[in-house]
Amino acid sequence: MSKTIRKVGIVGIGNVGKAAASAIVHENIADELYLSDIDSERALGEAWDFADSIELTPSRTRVSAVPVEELAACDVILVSVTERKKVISSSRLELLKGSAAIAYDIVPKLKKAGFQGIYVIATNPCDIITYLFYKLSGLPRKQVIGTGTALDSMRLRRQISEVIGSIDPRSISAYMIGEHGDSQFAAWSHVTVGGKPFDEYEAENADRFGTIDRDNVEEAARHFGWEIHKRKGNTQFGIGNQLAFFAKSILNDARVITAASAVQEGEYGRDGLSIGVPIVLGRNGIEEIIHLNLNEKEQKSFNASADLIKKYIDQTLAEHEEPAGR
Ligand SMILES: NC(=O)C1=CN([C@@H]2O[C@H](COP(=O)(O)OP(=O)(O)OC[C@H]3O[C@@H](n4cnc5c(N)ncnc54)[C@H](O)[C@@H]3O)[C@@H](O)[C@H]2O)C=CC1
Ligand SMILES: CC(=O)C(=O)O
Repeated sequence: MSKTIRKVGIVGIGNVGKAAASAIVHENIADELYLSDIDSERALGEAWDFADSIELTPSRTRVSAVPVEELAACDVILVSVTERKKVISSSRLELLKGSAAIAYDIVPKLKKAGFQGIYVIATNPCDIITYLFYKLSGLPRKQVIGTGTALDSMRLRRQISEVIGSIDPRSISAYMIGEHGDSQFAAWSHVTVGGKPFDEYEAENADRFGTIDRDNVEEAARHFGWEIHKRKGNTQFGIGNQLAFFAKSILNDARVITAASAVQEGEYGRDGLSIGVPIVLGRNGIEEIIHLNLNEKEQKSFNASADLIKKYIDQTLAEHEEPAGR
């Protein structure tokens, strides 16, 4: 009986890469898991440490450490690289120069090695780096996906769940849209609880929780990463599990709807950038971009967020252009 071997690679085996690897092994998402890091000894140590744990997991995942070019045989590559020892103080954009330099290093190597699978990118600033991977890889846009506002949307659903009380976040549909950064915003016009529009749900339950301070809820979701960061110096388990979820959804052709950073070709009136919007995620990567009919205020926020991402993309592409005459 022949069986398709599910191959997942992770490049960047730091806090996030390790959390993603752990989720993949414990959820039996891949048959073969390849770890790659510029610190190859560290990647090998991590692979051996995972090998020690396999007997106690529900999987028989073979974990090995490889040079980045060898990830080309994978179905999915999860990207969690970042400039070594870089500490950020107030914005993910502080990582742009270092992350862009890494993209310009590893993507051409993987292209040359023939990678034809799907990239899922967590590296910050996520939307800009996702677009660079798209440009440098030459892959169709559906095969280059940023985690974008997926984690922020989970944070938003949890915040809503906490203020309305007693409803599981999984029964709430709500998205953070735009940049995985300070300009993201909640698409309140499309929040539903058990299928009921949020305005209606709130009005019917006013005796229980009054009127919700939406700005407060939204800001708490937008800022939650920093609250973790200032206490432990990084965030890893939310995004590590998110990366594993993306890999699982692709390999299982789940066609699940999630927020993600997707390259736009006219959707939401934009192109030449990647930005957080709801997508259908399946075997081919981005199967569909869901177009939310945003209200006027939300569309304004979307445009501002898109303008900011585009400014940094154009700046980064210009900086890496070959000087004229060479
Ligand atoms: N999108 C999201 O929601 C989130 C994104 N992140 C981002 O994920 C990235 C990783 O974060 P951490 O794991 O905490 O960082 P880390 O510093 O712990 O790990 C980064 C790893 O990348 C490796 N690396 C550096 N250059 C490389 C290269 N050229 N080739 C291969 N490996 C290379 C380093 O050796 C290191 O092991 C950061 O950009 C971070 O901001 C983190 C949390 C949430
Ligand atoms: C670090 C980061 O991007 C986050 O936790 O949202």
